[in-house]
Parts: sequence; C-alpha cells; structure tokens
Amino acid sequence: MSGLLVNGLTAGYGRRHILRDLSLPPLPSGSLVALVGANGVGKSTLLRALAGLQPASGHIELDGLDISRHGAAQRAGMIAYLPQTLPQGSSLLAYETVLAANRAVPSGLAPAELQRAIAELFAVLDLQSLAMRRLDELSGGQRQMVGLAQVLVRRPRLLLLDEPTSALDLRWQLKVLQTVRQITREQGAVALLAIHDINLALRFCDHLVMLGEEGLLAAGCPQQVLDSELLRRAYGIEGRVERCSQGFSLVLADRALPIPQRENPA
Ligand SMILES: Nc1ncnc2c1ncn2[C@@H]1O[C@H](COP(=O)(O)OP(=O)(O)OP(=O)(O)O)[C@@H](O)[C@H]1O
Repeated sequence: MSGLLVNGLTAGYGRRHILRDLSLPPLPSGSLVALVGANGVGKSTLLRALAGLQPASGHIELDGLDISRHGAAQRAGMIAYLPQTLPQGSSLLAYETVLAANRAVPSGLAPAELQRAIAELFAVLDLQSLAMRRLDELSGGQRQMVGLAQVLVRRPRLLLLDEPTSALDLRWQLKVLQTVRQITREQGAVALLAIHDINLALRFCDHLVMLGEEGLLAAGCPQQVLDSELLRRAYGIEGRVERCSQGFSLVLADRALPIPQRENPA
C-alpha cells in the first residue's frame, strides 16, 4: 500500500510504556492526519517513534517498505520530523538553514534546481521577506515557519509535525495547514500533525487519530468520529460539535469536568 501502516507499536521511556500495541487504520498517501489527545498521552512519543528517534517495537510500513528495523538515519531519506521546540537562533540566514537541511539529507537536485526549489518554497509559504534574515533575529513564529521550510524542502514521503502552529497567529496557522495539505496531496505524501487546536484539525485534516491514556480512542474522518462523548473521554470536558454557517463542524468547549477519583483499592 502507498502510505503509512502502523501495527502493534509499543514505545516508552525505560520500562514505562507510553504506547502499548498501538495500531492505526491505514493512512493512504495524500492524507493529512491530525494526531490529537490530552497532554501527556503520547503524541510526541508516537511521532518520535515513527521517526526512529525513540526505541519502539512493532510494524511500521511506508509506501510498502517495512522500515520497522531502520534506524533514524536510514529513515531520514523518507521521513522528516519537525520537533515541538522552535529552531535554535543562529547567525545563519533563514535561506542558509533551509539549504543546510537539504544537505543533511540530499534530495539529488542539481544546485540550480535546488536554489529554484527553495525559492519556490519560500514563495509558497509567503516567507520571501525572511529569506535573507538571520535566524537569531526572527520572532518565535517566524522561526517556526522557517523550521517548517527546513522540513518541506526535503520532500519526504512522511511528514511528522509536532504542534507546527503553536507559535503562530491566526493567518499563519491557516497558511501552514493550507500549504501542508496542498503539498501532501501534490507529492502523494502522508502528513501526521500533533495539534491541540481541534477546530483547525476539523477544518483541514482528512483523518483524525485521537489518543487517550488507554491507547487509541478513535480514528477516522474527523466529522464522523468527533462528538460530545469523545470530547468527554479524551479531554474530560463537556463540549459540543456544531455546524457553522458554512457547513463546517466546530467544537465548542463548555467546561472542564472534575477529574474522576480513582477508587482506593484498600
Ligand atoms: N524524555 C522522557 N523521559 C521520560 N518520560 C517522558 C519523556 N518524554 C515524555 N515523557 C512522558 O511520556 C508521556 C507522553 O509524553 P508526550 O510528550 O509523548 O505526550 P504528548 O501527548 O505529546 O503531550 P503534550 O500534548 O503535552 O505535548 C508523558 O507522561 C511524559 O511525562
């Protein structure tokens, strides 16, 4: 199958398993997938395990290739990972950092083609005005956008983006989701985004994967799987899924519910 298959994935830290025997429905190429769930349920752990940056067992297949036993360096040719932390400030120009990201995992493009590809990417992301500015002179949101360009320039088969909109204002949030969706479709890649903004996920993503303390809570078309009951189980909130005037689903979060007390075993 062209796309991503994850079966029986177990990952954690030391002896503590965070993800236990996790299987996802097949995620076909061209899909934009929202990875959602409460703080600490293992979204980043899953992204890092898929990137090969975290010890894990289980079966991972990308475009029909079993990559379960490939290390991070081997996977880097097909997979690009954008961590939750913003790119470090450096005296390099934004353009140079994107060029360097491509050198780390060569795309095989001739220098002139590569320059053209980077210029196009800066244009698609509306980042031309930042290209010749030093990274340590950019704002947090601007650095987050350059970090995204560093990942996209590699044209990966699987994009793993950990909260790529966390530092961005409303316009740039939309710009990121629109661009990643467009590029994912054009290149037939899969993009897996850990994201807390459930309404952005609803608006743009083809699939939703909801993790909870006990593993996978739901997976499927966002509009079909999200309801009040799932919001309660996933986040411990009272909430509603309603339709806006344009027909899109929207989550309205009403109130945090008390955390259920565990029964005292004694
Ligand atoms: N380096 C680490 N060593 C030990 N435990 C860790 C480490 N990183 C994360 N954890 C634990 O693993 C669990 C899952 O963390 P993870 O960062 O994957 O969650 P998350 O769903 O991405 O959370 P958030 O939404 O807050 O970013 C948490 O209980 C966390 O405390």
